[in-house]
Amino acid sequence: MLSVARAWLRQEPRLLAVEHRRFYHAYLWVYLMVLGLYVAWLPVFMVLKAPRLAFASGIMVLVGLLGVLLHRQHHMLMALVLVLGSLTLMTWLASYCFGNAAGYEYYFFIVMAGIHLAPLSGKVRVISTLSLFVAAVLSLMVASQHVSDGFIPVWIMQSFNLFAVFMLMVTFLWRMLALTEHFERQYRQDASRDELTGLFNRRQTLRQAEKWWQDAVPCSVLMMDVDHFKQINDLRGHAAGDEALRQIGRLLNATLRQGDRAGRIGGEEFLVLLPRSGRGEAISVAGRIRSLLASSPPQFAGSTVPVTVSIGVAVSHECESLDDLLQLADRRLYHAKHQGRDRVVAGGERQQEREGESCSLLAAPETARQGDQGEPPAEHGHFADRTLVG
Ligand SMILES: Nc1nc2c(ncn2[C@@H]2O[C@H](COP(=O)(O)OP(=O)(O)OP(=O)(O)O)[C@@H](O)[C@H]2O)c(=O)[nH]1
Repeated sequence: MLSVARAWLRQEPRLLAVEHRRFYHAYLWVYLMVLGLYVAWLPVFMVLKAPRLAFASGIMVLVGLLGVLLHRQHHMLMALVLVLGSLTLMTWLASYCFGNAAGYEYYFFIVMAGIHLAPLSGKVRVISTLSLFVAAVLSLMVASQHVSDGFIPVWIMQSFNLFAVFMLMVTFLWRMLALTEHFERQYRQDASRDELTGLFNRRQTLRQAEKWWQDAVPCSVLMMDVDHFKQINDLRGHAAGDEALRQIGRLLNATLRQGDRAGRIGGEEFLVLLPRSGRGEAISVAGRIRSLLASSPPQFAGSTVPVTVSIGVAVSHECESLDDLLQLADRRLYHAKHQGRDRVVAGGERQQEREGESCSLLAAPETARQGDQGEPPAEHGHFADRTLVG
């Protein structure tokens, strides 16, 4: 029962705008605390022989409940007016009945915080603050100087109210701060991640490459593109294509070392950054990715989706700038595609350029055999070493 209520409260209303999420979660807590306060006040006012205030508390419990319901149903402004209005009224009545030394006037600060932490316009804030100030001054004017209830000394009442106000204020500020941090972290993560694969997105991957380049960290890059991906989409559906990309992302994460970075920089294009790795290491990582894809191809709806990739490898010491490095890896990827796909190219393009498009001298024997760029890869599941190094 309790867990159902908790789940119901925690679940955000649908279509809640991003900027209102913090408001929703923080105020829900505060409304629940105010509701708890009304419930606690009910017997206290009975003991203090203030049946009218106890009755008012009973009404406020219902008003508080309505406020929580409205807030949960996305009528957050209405809930705000209702809860803060009811708290102002109760504060006013209690101050009037028990005098201005019993500590009820402190609750005006909670209302003030409630007004100023809510996403209200400047005009509304100013008007609400002035109205609240007038209400507070009036309550002090009409309240008696000192009222003793006969049962509880005034200082105890004051201490209780001070404690309640402290708790409300601390909860309010703590929740606001915790939620702000939580959402900021989430937004930062959303902004740096690719939603489909969970890998870094293009911007974050390039930013990392830029950082390593500026710090003069020697680095190898793998520019990787899925072969004939359009055919996967066309033959098996977009969902199968998405799932294949997701599983490639998982495979990359599982293959790479702790400090390496893998990002999805285009539809079916990935960039892998290998800091402090030379060409040999980069080629072996690329080979590992190919062999893993061959031995454990993506699965979708109970069937295998055979996938191969072409990879261009470049090493930082080959280039003068990061742009050059990425372009070199891209050119090598292009050559890998051109030579029949499903292979790694880590050099040789200059010689190839000199020799025009005939690259038979540089290509591995399988390359020369396959040669046909338009055909989908024929030997899924069989990993052949197709690495071209200049
Ligand atoms: N399912 C899915 N498809 C995507 C996504 N992003 C891009 N694509 C598709 O990927 C396909 C890429 O096609 P092409 O650029 O022709 O490349 P290809 O078919 O892989 O051929 P080659 O790269 O030459 O081997 C297009 O059909 C895009 O619609 C995505 O996030 N999900």
